[in-house]
Amino acid sequence: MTTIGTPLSPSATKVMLLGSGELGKEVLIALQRLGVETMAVDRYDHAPGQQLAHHARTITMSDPVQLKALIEAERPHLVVPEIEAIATPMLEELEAAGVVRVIPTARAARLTMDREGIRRLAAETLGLPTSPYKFCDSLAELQAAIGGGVGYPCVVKPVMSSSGKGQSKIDGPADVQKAWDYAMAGGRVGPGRVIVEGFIDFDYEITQLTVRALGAGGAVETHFCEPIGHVQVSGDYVESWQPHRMTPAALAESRRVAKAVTDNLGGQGLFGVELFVKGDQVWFSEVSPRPHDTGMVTMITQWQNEFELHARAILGLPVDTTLKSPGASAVIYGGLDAQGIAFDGVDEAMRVPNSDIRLFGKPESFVKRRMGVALVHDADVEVARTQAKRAAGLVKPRVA
Ligand SMILES: Nc1ncnc2c1ncn2[C@@H]1O[C@H](COP(=O)(O)OP(=O)(O)OP(=O)(O)O)[C@@H](O)[C@H]1O
Ligand SMILES: NCC(=O)N[C@@H]1O[C@H](COP(=O)([O-])[O-])[C@@H](O)[C@H]1O
Ligand SMILES: [Mg+2]
Repeated sequence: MTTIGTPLSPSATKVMLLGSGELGKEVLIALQRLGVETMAVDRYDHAPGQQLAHHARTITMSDPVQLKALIEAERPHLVVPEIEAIATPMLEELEAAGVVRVIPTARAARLTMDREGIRRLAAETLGLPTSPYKFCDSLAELQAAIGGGVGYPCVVKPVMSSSGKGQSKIDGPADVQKAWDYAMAGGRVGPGRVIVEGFIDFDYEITQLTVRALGAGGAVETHFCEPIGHVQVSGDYVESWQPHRMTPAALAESRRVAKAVTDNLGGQGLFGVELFVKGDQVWFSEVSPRPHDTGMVTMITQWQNEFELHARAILGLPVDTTLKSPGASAVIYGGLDAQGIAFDGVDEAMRVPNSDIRLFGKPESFVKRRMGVALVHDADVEVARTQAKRAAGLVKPRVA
């Protein structure tokens, strides 16, 4: 049985988000609608989720000492990681000591914190199909890995990074040094380790949102959303749509892979399983044990969007992954480096039929920082894609 208390009272159900960007902001909104007391934690002040949570804290989440001190002082019922770069071994310690429950589990947060834990689990433990790969600690090791079997073309990524930061494709020997230097500059924290992966010449890629939620009998059940297609530029998502048409065999294989990975990670919550597809062949790429950026499209396509599904699943509530309408999302970038920018044309963007606009409220803009998203629903996914890109383009960021 799930019981929810009253926020800001002794009975409160308290949830702490570690990371409070655009994805965490929507999880916080979903939790607040259910009467949960929320705390938003991030590395900088006025992060999107901090602007609306009951409480806001700014710490270095990759520092185990700071993380432990905060969790012990606040004693939330649930800790919900929203980014990778967290001191996850400390979360495992606190979970093992019975101090807190981590979503979906502290082990899942640790395994997905860098590319090595999850890749070795998927490929070596679970035997799932992935690109060929090697982990390297130096330029010499990278050259040896490519020469020793990974081959060209290949992709180099810092083991700890997201949204394509530090990632580049290598087409031949002339690109290797540049890719290594770029990865060293782009990693979020930690040592200079990279993964080099053989390049998969896929037909398309999808995110298979997968929810582990309690059923009526109290056992965890797995629910799948319709597949989300997306386009990435330099490793970062620029548009997504749902549903993405797939052959029955490719869809079945995608869900087999998604279930194998999420069963192993365990716990309750929503996962974004990233898959490459060519014909009926499917490769596992990576998984977020939390809502996924490409899944922002579900804010306009599902009765319960991915953030509501996550909130419900972690609280032990029932979920419904039914599609409401096909639709699409397109990213609104900052386009400039400045603090406190303004967005012109939001009205024009919203005049695009069946559209909606979300501005995340990030205090500082960078040229390639994601500042908002345009959403469009339409019975025809291709129309939705075109219109979402049009709506995103009508929003004009400028210095205020
Ligand atoms: N081995 C590969 N072969 C072909 N394309 C790849 C490969 N690895 C990555 N990509 C492309 O780069 C994109 C980003 O890669 P990946 O998901 O590993 O990076 P990321 O930094 O974790 O991104 P995010 O945090 O947004 O998920 C993929 O969605 C895909 O388009
Ligand atoms: N692919 C991962 C992803 O989309 N994560 C989302 O981006 C935020 C960081 O944005 P920032 O880099 O602009 O601060 C994170 O907090 C999360 O919401
Ligand atoms: Mg990815």
